[in-house]
Amino acid sequence: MTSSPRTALTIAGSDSGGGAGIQADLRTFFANGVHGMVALTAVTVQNSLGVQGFSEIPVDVVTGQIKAVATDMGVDAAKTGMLATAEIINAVAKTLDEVHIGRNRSTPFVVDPVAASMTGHALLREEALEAIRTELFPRATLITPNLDEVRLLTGVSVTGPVTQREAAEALLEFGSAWVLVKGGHLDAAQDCVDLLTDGTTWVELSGPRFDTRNTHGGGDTMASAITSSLAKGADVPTAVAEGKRFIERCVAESYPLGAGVGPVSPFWRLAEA
Ligand SMILES: Nc1ncnc2c1ncn2[C@@H]1O[C@H](COP(=O)(O)OP(=O)(O)OP(=O)(O)O)[C@@H](O)[C@H]1O
Ligand SMILES: Cc1ncc(CO)c(N)n1
Repeated sequence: MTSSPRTALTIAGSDSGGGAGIQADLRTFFANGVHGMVALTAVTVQNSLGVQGFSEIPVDVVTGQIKAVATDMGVDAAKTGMLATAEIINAVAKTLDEVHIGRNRSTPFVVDPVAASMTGHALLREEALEAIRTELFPRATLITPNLDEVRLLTGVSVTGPVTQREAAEALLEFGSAWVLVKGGHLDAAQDCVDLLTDGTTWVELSGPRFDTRNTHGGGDTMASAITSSLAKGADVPTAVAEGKRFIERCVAESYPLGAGVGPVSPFWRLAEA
């Protein structure tokens, strides 16, 4: 009999194009040797050109999925992606407490505060932003906003290292243990620098910027790679460093698909296995 792998749960939406959302999360968990589980929150109608619409899953079905896997199979780490509405966010927060997932609980919890697709289409109803701040961030081990989400959440426009630090400090006020301010959307001429902090430790994760437009699913892939490492027992700085190395390679090997933005790719992991 073989031993069971560690487990990770994604609470997120489906991308019909397969590049982002739960599809990106599950293949990232797989590529990192972790058994992936899902609480589906919404179904998007989406391709490389953008999101044409979405429909959310009934709240009791979302929370039912979380309880079903947590009480039977066990969750070593969890993450959120698209949550769609304040109603879903509030119910998810309450359910996570019940199954002991979150920063003051036994299970690490990563919040990727997905607000819009990279093509600018809303994936979160407007009133839900406040629920992310007040219900999810205080429960999070780590939050991973991109620069657009940072602006929506804090009002800070990040243009370089000074404002990136300012934004991280503002985000910590919402109560997560750690904050990762991703720099993927910074000046195209510069390296990709992400900033990680818990208010005491400050880590700059710097890497080359690859010249590609095919970065669909990059944020989801990075957050699930971090969640995979946390599920395997890594501490937050180690998990984020591993996530950064993983996403870098996935961006380097991304491919065109459709007439718009193609997906980042974890296929290289298969070749290495
Ligand atoms: N062109 C690139 N080359 C190398 N690394 C990149 C590139 N673009 C983004 N990254 C890295 O990918 C990770 C995700 O960052 P980004 O800020 O793009 O997230 P995001 O906007 O949430 O992603 P998404 O495109 O899924 O919305 C970060 O570590 C960032 O530094
Ligand atoms: C379902 C879904 N989740 C997240 C994102 C953000 O990448 C997306 N485009 N679609």
